[in-house]
Amino acid sequence: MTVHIGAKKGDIAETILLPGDPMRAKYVAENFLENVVCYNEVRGMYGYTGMYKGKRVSVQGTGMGMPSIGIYSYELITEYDVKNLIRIGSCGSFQKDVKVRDVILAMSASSNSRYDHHYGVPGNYAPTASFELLLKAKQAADKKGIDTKVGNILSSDVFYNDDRDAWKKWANMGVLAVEMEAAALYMNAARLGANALTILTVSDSLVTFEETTAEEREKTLTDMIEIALELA
Ligand SMILES: O=P(O)(O)O[C@H]1O[C@H](CO)[C@@H](O)[C@H]1O
Ligand SMILES: O=c1cc[nH]c(=O)[nH]1
Repeated sequence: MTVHIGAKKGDIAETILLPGDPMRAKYVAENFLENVVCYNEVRGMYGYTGMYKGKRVSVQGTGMGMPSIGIYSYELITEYDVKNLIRIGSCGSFQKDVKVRDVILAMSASSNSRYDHHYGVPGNYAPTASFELLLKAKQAADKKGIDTKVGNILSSDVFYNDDRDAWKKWANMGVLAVEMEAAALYMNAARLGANALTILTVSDSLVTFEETTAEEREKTLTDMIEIALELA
């Protein structure tokens, strides 16, 4: 057991899917995995281990924001020997050609956070996905006929930005979309010797103000979940 995860050593698979929402973890466990065991209920941050196409895989909520995924990813890697951490999240699009329901593979994660400062690097660290996981995810998506956008995203510390137009500066730099966890996940994985990738489904657009309905979100999350599960 760790401070935030009530599992025993060995209860968690080498590869884990990490949605922000613990109810999404439950949804994945109930709809995609076989022989499922729930290993964590601490703080309602459900964690499950089961089988997908004969391979052992776990799925657990991380909560919202970098401090929260920072805690869970640290404990998963250092205490449970998790090797592959794949975030499956939602995001807001910054680009006209990145539409709601599209799937993004986050090659890198820019940030407005100061999370990187605690590592003490003498400059700015560039949080980057594992190339191996990224390549495997792209190949799995192509094989399934799922179109993906691959590129840089923004991990933001704020959902409700006081400056309503701040996102446009990131958009001008070609950043695809905004979410709130990938940069911290990539940095922890780099520091602790694990592999990480973030896969996102666009839930809303800051460009067109379009949003997905609950039903649409369920359908498109399926694409993202199936890509992530192929990485087990
Ligand atoms: O859908 P999840 O994975 O929670 O991701 C996005 O949704 C939350 C904000 O609504 C933030 O956690 C953001 O990163
Ligand atoms: O962080 C997020 C997630 C979804 N949509 C947004 O606009 N921001």
